Amino acid sequence: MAQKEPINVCVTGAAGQIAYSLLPLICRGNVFGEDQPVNLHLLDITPMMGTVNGVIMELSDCAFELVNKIVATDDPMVAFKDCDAAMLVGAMPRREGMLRKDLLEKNAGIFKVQGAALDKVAKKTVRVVVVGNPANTNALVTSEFAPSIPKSQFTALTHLDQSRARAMVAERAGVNTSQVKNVIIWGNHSSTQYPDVEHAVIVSADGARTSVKKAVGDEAWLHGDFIKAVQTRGAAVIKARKLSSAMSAAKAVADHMHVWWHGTKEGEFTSMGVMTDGSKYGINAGIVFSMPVTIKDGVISVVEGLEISDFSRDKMRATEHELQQERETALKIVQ
Ligand SMILES: NC(=O)c1ccc[n+]([C@@H]2O[C@H](COP(=O)([O-])OP(=O)(O)OC[C@H]3O[C@@H](n4cnc5c(N)ncnc54)[C@H](O)[C@@H]3O)[C@@H](O)[C@H]2O)c1
Repeated sequence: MAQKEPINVCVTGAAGQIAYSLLPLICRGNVFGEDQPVNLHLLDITPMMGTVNGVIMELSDCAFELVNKIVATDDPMVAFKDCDAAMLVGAMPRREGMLRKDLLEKNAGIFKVQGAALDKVAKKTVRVVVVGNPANTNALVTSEFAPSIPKSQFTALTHLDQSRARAMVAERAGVNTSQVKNVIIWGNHSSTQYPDVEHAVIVSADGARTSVKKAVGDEAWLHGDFIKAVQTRGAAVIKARKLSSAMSAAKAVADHMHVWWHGTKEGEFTSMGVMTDGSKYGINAGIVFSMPVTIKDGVISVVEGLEISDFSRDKMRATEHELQQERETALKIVQ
């Protein structure tokens, strides 16, 4: 029997498809550790509570050892009560013909309410990852309405983009995905994101490191089709599956929170959307921009001093520009 005190973990959008793949990872110990019991707080909207109850029936039937208690609710004030970790997956989905601006409009209101609830009832140390799209700007709105919680506690998911980029590089170089390290996702979780392999390496079994540039040996591909393929991978999955990425998104959320909980390995970094302060890589303050980070004892630090080529600089500017526009639109909506 596990010995540690349970932690409170909130998953929003609990009736949705990402949550369906994410909850077993949490309950098996793949996120917070195999000796860490959890109290699950499951939030969804009122019409979905029947489905949430079905999910709870299945969780119960899984007989997970680490699950101490499950709370199902449609009230963010209940869901975020004393939370140690919050995975904000639930959002209004993008429907056909909907512009990104319309999506922003629908979701800014949701994340305003959730930010205010986190502010009132969550632990001040709560670690928040926003998954629901547009994830970066939703994270910004959430933190704006939770002023008593440090900005460093709010992140946006770009780990899925990072995993996609690593997998594509691995396939091209003929190695296992796990050997590809230090791929960076800069900027927005959108088609302007910049997957950057200029600092990425392939690590062989004996620890030798080869730059991805050298291992792949095709700069035209790395600067062209590769970037495009990562940027549009979500759409490609929808086309093939007739549903958006869920298993891979859930795995990425789990990995994002796992690395936040347990730290990055020596010599490695990971990417996540973090609040900018204007002092890193010339990116303006006040947006949630994906950056390379290291993590120790739960503290996220942006990797500093990486050389940025002119090619990279241009790509970073484009995604920064989009995030600044999203910020303006979202903050106007919620004022
Ligand atoms: N950042 C990323 O890498 C990434 C990757 C994949 C998907 N996503 C996004 O994640 C989100 C969830 O995807 P999904 O496939 O699970 O969608 P889904 O439609 O299957 O589930 C979403 C759930 O959220 C719920 N919801 C809506 N409004 C809510 C609110 N105010 N509070 C609580 N719950 C609410 C819905 O009722 C639904 O059960 C979408 O916005 C999707 O675009 C992000």
